[in-house]
Amino acid sequence: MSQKVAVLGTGKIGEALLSGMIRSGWAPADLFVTARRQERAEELRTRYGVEALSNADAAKRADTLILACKPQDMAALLAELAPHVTPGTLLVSAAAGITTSFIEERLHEDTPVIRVMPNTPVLVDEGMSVISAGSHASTADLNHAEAIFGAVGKTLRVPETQQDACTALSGSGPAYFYFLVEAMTDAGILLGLPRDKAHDLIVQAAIGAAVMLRDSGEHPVKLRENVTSPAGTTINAIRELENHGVRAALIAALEAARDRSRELASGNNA
Ligand SMILES: NC(=O)C1=CN([C@@H]2O[C@H](COP(=O)(O)OP(=O)(O)OC[C@H]3O[C@@H](n4cnc5c(N)ncnc54)[C@H](O)[C@@H]3O)[C@@H](O)[C@H]2O)C=CC1
Ligand SMILES: O=C(O)[C@@H]1CCC=N1
Repeated sequence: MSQKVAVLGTGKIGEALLSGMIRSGWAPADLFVTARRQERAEELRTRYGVEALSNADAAKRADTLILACKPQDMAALLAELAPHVTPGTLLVSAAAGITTSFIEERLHEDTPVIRVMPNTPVLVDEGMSVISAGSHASTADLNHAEAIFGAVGKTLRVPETQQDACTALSGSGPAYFYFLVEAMTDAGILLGLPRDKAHDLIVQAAIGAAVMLRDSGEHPVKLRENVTSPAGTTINAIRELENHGVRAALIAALEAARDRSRELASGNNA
């Protein structure tokens, strides 16, 4: 019998995962979704040919439940699921900050739980999903979670103690690059370029740099040195970045994201 997987809370991440699983060969007949709004359930059913269920029915019928609601909605979702989750059902949470013990405590003993931190490039199959096992999850459960998230990018297993740091680096990571592109596009405009040209130039610089970082085998310092000619243009820019404390700002920013991830499981919704 095939494994049934239900995505509970099919927003940006849930839908990206669902579409990636189907693109990589999962049968829509083996996939379920749940959504709070009826129109959303209908939309997903039409778009992907999957069955839309209530959370309770998904808990009864699926072998794996992927929890893709916001961290702030997790306690309510678990309360709804708890009476219906059958023993042996695997729960996989994609919620930032929510620990496996937060989930385990709200379900009956021995429920296998896995925590995953994906990022939005799962939408284009270039995601990174960081995976950790809870107290009762087996290697087979980890392999299963890896197969699901591997459909939409790379995966990395880490001890759960590293998940908050990975959330700061990888889960939130794409946002920092978008922020830099936005800021550098503004710089292009200041220097007299039209917005669309400035945008295209910076995006292509980012793609080129990313591919070199991934494929050249060189350290980023070496790659930067290769761009930085003696008495050239780049060193003037680097001096300004250092003068403005951009390196320290990035370190502080990621530390703040890590701290917020730690806070989320405590139910701090502010
Ligand atoms: N957006 C991102 O870059 C990333 C998000 N995440 C995590 O993924 C989770 C989802 O994030 P997004 O997709 O961005 O949020 P989203 O707001 O787009 O999707 C969440 C969905 O859950 C639904 N939902 C909430 N409670 C529900 C319930 N009881 N039953 C059924 N559906 C319910 C909401 O209606 C919504 O459609 C969050 O926990 C977030 O921390 C993880 C990595 C990256
Ligand atoms: O900002 C957030 O809370 C989510 C988790 C990681 C990326 N986005």
